Amino acid sequence: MCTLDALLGIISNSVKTIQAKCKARGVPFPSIDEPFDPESDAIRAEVIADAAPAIAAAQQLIATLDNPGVYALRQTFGMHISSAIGAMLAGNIAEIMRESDPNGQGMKVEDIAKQDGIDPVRLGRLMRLLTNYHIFTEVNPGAFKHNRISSTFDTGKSVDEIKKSPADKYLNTAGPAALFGHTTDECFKAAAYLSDYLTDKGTVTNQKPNGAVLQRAMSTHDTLFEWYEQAGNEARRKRFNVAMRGVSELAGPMTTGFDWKTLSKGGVVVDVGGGIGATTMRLADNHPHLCYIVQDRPSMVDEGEKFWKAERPEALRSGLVQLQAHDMFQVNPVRNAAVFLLRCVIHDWSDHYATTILQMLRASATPDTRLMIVDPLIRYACPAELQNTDVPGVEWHDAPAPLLPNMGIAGNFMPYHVDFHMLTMTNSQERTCQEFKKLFEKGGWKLERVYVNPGVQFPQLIGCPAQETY
Ligand SMILES: C[S@@+](CC[C@H](N)C(=O)[O-])C[C@H]1O[C@@H](n2cnc3c(N)ncnc32)[C@H](O)[C@@H]1O
Repeated sequence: MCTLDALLGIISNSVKTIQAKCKARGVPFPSIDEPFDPESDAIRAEVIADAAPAIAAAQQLIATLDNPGVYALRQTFGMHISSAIGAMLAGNIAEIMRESDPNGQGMKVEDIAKQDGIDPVRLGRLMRLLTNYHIFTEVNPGAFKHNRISSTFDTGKSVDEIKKSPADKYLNTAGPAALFGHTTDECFKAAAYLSDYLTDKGTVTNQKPNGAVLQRAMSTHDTLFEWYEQAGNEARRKRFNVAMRGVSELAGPMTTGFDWKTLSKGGVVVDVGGGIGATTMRLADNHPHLCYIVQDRPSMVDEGEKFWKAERPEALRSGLVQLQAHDMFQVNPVRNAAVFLLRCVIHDWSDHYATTILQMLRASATPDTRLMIVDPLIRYACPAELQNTDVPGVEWHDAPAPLLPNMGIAGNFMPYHVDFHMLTMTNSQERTCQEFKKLFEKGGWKLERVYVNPGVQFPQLIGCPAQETY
């Protein structure tokens, strides 16, 4: 069968399956023309696996049908999308439109501009670019309305509240908008220097956390986390903390995989580099039989206290959750941990530093302590049979031909992008299963198994203390 027919067949089968499931549930598939709301979007989670082949095939169809040079140019123009989104977030456009155009009639750029301070002609150009990528709809010349995708940039806060305290714009919000802000601001600015960095003899083999692309872009010698604490970066630091919550929203929560119920009552879960404790909050809500300690840098503990006092004051008062300042490059003070959890932490550090972190935890582990690393896992883009390992839980499968074996952008796509985030911001990386196995060993742990959970971008890698060190 010719490639075009095969791709068309995959799309057609996927769409038919999705429509049949919607019909059986008596709900329509969510329209892109309406703003996002969790209720109408609920069906998407049920058909996510059916949608993936269609998304992969549609992308491949575009790449196949498009003039190769035009396709390549479209990719290189991607920075204009990022910068337009960054400006749109800085101007609070999503919130202004939700408040001032509640019925989705369309709002003139002049009226939006009165509230956001961006020149209306430039604003119109910015929004028109985005409409071509299905973000906003232009209903009349120069008048725009929200659609499902544009509304995900909305924090849900009032424009007045944001203007009163711009540095707090993202505080106590669900997180995706903060993640988009973080990505299109400091990450985007740093990424512009990647090619200089990779080809500069001075940095070509640099592995230091304060020697990443970010430092070149921002003219600093501080690591990312030190840089966030610099005067003038308060809003970015606060946004980053909420962005990490947004990662959970978009990457999928930790509700499947490792069975937390198997841990004894009162078992201590130490969330190492836990940020404000967004991951712990979900765990504590679902597994109140455990105790939780969220460890991070001292400044983060202060932020965490505000977060918990606003959202779960009782958890702090009752001692269900403690916040603790601790440097993860020192031996961990908790000697009875049931689990040392590191979510999106090890990927912040190149191998030398990541090994030290694991060794410091190993020094405090009991024989029963488990290490849980929750990080993206890189699958090679080649066929599964060339990369499967003996680690239980890691068994890759290939998408049907002619799709890319890993389904490309429709599969577990986040790891490949987050890998570049890490390279740019912290001089580190995402890892393959083989790379993790070696890292566990160097840190004094044995990689026991991996939970790759459907619909969740970041698997859980479980380790036990390596026997020989007792
Ligand atoms: C990418 S964030 C992940 C936060 C959290 N685990 C989550 O998934 O939401 C990495 C965290 O590591 C913390 N961190 C960086 N250096 C640290 C250190 N030396 N000791 C303890 N925490 C550190 C940062 O402050 C930040 O909160």
